[in-house]
Amino acid sequence: MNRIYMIGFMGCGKSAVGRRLSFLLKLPFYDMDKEIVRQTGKTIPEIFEEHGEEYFRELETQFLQNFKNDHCIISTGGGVTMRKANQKIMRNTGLVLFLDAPFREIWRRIHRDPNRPIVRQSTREEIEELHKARYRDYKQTAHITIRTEFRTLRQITQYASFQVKRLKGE
Ligand SMILES: Nc1ncnc2c1ncn2[C@@H]1O[C@H](COP(=O)(O)OP(=O)(O)OP(=O)(O)O)[C@@H](O)[C@H]1O
Ligand SMILES: O=C(O)C1=C[C@@H](O)[C@@H](O)[C@H](O)C1
Ligand SMILES: [Mg+2]
Repeated sequence: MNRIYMIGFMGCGKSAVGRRLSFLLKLPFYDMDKEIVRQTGKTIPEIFEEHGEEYFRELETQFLQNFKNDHCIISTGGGVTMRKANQKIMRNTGLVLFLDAPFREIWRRIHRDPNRPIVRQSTREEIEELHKARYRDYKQTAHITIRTEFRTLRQITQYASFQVKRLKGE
């Protein structure tokens, strides 16, 4: 399959860049978190509170296994690479693009957001540890890594488009 997956930590720019890339490449855009909210009829904090994180992780895997659309851009949840099975599905069904943003910038963007159960329950130090712990999985899963520091959304999108076309041999 021919998808483009945007991966990376919360707030790294997956949705913002994914949306712009979808205009540029004329591909439909999907947000995994939003699809899960739509399918379950519950918000992400509700899913975490009522069923726990492991259940949410299972929903993510099910989404990746069952989603039928090809030729599209999918912005994933920040924890999607925690499962090896998810890493494998993404690499086997498309190009994986990691947006590597510095932690202080990520923290600035996410720390006040009430819709992020993991952030709500943790200190800055704990979230920084989580960012560190996940970093290797993002890098290993990605076909393309883009460092976002000092780059505008427009520059990141242009660079992403260039790399996608190069890897597809276009
Ligand atoms: N390179 C950038 N320059 C300036 N603003 C940016 C950049 N990347 C992202 N942003 C802004 O940071 C915020 C978070 O970005 P976005 O929502 O795209 O992240 P995300 O990875 O989709 O996060 P999540 O899915 O965890 O909510 C948005 O307001 C976005 O416009
Ligand atoms: O980083 C994470 O573990 C998460 C990121 C969000 O996109 C959501 O998928 C959820 O809040 C969990
Ligand atoms: Mg997003």
